[in-house]
Amino acid sequence: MKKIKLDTLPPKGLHGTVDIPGDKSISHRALMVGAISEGQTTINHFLWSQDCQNTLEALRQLGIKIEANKEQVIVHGKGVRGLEASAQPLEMGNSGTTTRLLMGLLAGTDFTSRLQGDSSLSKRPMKRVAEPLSKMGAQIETTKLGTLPVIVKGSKIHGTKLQLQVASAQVKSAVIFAALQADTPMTVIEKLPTRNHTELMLRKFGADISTEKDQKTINIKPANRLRGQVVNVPGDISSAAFFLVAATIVPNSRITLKNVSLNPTRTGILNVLKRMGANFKILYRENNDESYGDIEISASNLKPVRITGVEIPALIDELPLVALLAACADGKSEIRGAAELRVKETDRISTVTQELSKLGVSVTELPDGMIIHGRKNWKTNTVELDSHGDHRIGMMLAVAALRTDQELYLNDPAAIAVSYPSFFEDLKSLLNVRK
Ligand SMILES: O=C(O)C1=C[C@@H](OP(=O)(O)O)[C@@H](O)[C@H](O)C1
Ligand SMILES: C=C(OP(=O)(O)O)C(=O)O
Repeated sequence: MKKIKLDTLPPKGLHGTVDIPGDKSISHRALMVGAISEGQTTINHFLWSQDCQNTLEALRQLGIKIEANKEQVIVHGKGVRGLEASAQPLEMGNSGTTTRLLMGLLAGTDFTSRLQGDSSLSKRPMKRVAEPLSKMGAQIETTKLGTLPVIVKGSKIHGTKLQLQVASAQVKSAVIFAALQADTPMTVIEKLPTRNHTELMLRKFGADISTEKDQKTINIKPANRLRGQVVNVPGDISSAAFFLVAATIVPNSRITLKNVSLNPTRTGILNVLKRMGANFKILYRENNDESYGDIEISASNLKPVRITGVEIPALIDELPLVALLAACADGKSEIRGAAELRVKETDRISTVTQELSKLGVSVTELPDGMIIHGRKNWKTNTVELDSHGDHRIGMMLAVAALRTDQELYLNDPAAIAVSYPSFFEDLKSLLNVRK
């Protein structure tokens, strides 16, 4: 397993501008919705990462023609019932989003599909999708443990009223995709509101889908026809978050992040940064179906924070970074209601606790979160940090290293390509600007 030397405390801080790569959630959905629409869908600023490439290749296996170059992806959609059986199993790699959304998309077809993934994905729960879909008439087999490989036997789908048991945009999106192929309308009620990219995108493509005032109840009518569109993917706030946090915790920093998604179902990290006393402003904002803008942020001292339940979905992937912010704040912080972290690429409560502890941070693991006692300087004898094969843990540790002046190495940095292949290049660009 390869390891790399991490950059440590830059005396003059981080400076410069990063144009944030495309949003992962929106890139997956643009491919899938494009595939079941009629005509051409053009995707600009698509995220070329391993996870999104898994979605692209799976759709090709399902008979969809996709032309792709670095600048643009063109999907030649075949309509709501246009997918075709794949002779080979569909390879999901490390991507939970690809797997769970495809389960919904394949539920109402007239063929059988087999979905398989890497060793991390093969441990993650899939019954949470199979169960609600089976209430709509889907036939889905998982292993006894409820994991991959999954067999989806396409069948007749009925709309019904479903209350979801987990707050998960992936589960919600699978149900919505299946509902498009149903014979009657569908209502899905979320446990807590989660990211709404599927709903926004389907509306753009012409589906009859509406969200009630509570932000948790979604009504979907079966779709006969969706029409291909141009999708401009904003930058991923989950990727921008690494630099938002880096600029905050590294003294003397001031950076600008361009083209960052500002969809309110994703901006929980900005609310937390504000409460902790971070110093940022939104320089420019474009209010679209998917809003985005530029953010300027500079270093600041931090206050501790307490995060619970309803706030979690809007910053679920940023929680390892919130733990790092807490480690730099002055006092005791608490993250609760975040048990979902245990079923990500790694058990992120456990991996964050292990790795931050190595750096000398006082972290106590809770069943659904962490208690972190932050302080200005950490004391450590560790030299080797580990991504545990989890992209977000790897990037969080690369940011944490910037707070210390010690020699540090990161094991398995390759995992980062799952969501942000140019992460180290972008980080280096902020370290190399002279001030
Ligand atoms: O729908 C999506 O695109 C995602 C939803 C979240 O997962 P859950 O739905 O499991 O919370 C998130 O962690 C993941 O990175 C992407
Ligand atoms: C959890 C993540 O992704 P997925 O569920 O798609 O693997 C993530 O990107 O942090």
